Amino acid sequence: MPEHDDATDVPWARARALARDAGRPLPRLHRELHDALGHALAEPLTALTDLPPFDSSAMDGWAVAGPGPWRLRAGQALAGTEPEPLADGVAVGIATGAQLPPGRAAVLRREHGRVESATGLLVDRTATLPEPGRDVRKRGQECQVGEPLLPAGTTVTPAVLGLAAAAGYDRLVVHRAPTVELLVLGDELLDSGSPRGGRVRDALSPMLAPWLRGGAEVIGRRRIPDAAEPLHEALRDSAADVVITTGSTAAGPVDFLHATLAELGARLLVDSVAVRPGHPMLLAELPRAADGRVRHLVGLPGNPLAAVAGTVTLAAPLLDALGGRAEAEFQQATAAADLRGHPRNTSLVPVELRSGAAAPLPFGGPAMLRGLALADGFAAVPPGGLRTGDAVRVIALPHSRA
Ligand SMILES: Nc1nc2c(c(=O)[nH]1)N[C@H]1C(S)=C(S)[C@@H](COP(=O)(O)OP(=O)(O)OC[C@H]3O[C@@H](n4cnc5c(N)ncnc54)[C@H](O)[C@@H]3O)O[C@H]1N2
Ligand code: MOO
Repeated sequence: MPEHDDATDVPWARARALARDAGRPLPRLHRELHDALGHALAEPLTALTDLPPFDSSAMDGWAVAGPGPWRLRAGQALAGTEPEPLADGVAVGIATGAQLPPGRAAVLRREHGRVESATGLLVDRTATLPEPGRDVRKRGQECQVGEPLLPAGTTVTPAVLGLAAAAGYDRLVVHRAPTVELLVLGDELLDSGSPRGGRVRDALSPMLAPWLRGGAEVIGRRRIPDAAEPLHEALRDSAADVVITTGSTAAGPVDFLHATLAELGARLLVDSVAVRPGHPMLLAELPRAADGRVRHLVGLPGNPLAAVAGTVTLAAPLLDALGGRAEAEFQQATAAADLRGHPRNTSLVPVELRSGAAAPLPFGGPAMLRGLALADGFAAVPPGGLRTGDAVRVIALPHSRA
């Protein structure tokens, strides 16, 4: 079957592109700000107001008009009020953020002014005339109404929520986040305590679940026994847009994934990638959900670092595409040391980034997480490797949400 051959040992960049192309952005929806976190904007965020919306004081002090000394007007210009115009030679106390009186008012900081006890007049202790504009936040200096602030595809972070609120939004138009079910395979896995009796701790559930929550809605997470029937039922019945399995991708005696996908009539889009670690990772289109929705499966290898390689190679690009999220960009760096490569495959090496230099971390073997735990990302090392000082692309680890 030519389709199968094309899907085997896929070059790393092509595997990422295939995963991205497999997903079409999910429908758009209106979300209250507090429910929009983590979603991607479905349309650009444009300013609904000038920012700042009015000229305001950047400092506590006095608003002054014309040259001093100034007669003090009764009362204060406080934040949240609209002051009257000031006549020349008059000043009024003003708070940071308060709207300036209309006209050519300037601001004199509290520490630059003194009220003379004899005359009651305000004088400038620095003897420099406060120019109009100094210590003033001018209306529209950050943005003007209608100005584009962020492009569609931007992930709604806490900072984006703050900007959207400042710019006048109550609701945002975002894409629906893909739903994900995480199925962890392996009868040797323990959920608590120290490894014992030939068994090891499940290291993938605690790591993958928060990463997936960064770009998806995790609707289920469970362990599946190493047997064909439970895996078959779980894949057949899952309501998730994307089912993510861990383990069972290779050719071991209890590796049921390929056979189960074949039984279900799933279409393999990627069936191993020319990358180390993570070689046996796979991507398949599952039979549609009962309501007609397209469903995908990402099969991550069981070796923990290989599973993370599969997450950045296949799961993240697919989830980003479904969620309408802009493509993640590589960071450009230089190799801080020689980065050993595989003869034919891309190598993903956990690295630490310091001032633009990518230093490989020890303990980056396929079954290890010690290097990854200190890493800023994976260096994508082309076949043959790189020498110290060579340019290298670094792919960030997924965003996480607790
Ligand atoms: N004959 C071959 N054997 C293997 C090949 C191959 O091409 N031919 N590929 C190797 C590569 S590369 C990888 S990666 C692994 C992939 O294995 P599976 O995806 O089938 O995973 P398992 O066999 O279930 O487990 C492998 C390894 O990972 C541990 N594991 C599994 N799940 C977890 C978890 N949730 N937390 C921690 N550790 C986990 C498991 O105990 C095994 O040690 O296959 C190679 N073999
Ligand atoms: O390539 Mo496997 O993925 O050795 O770890």
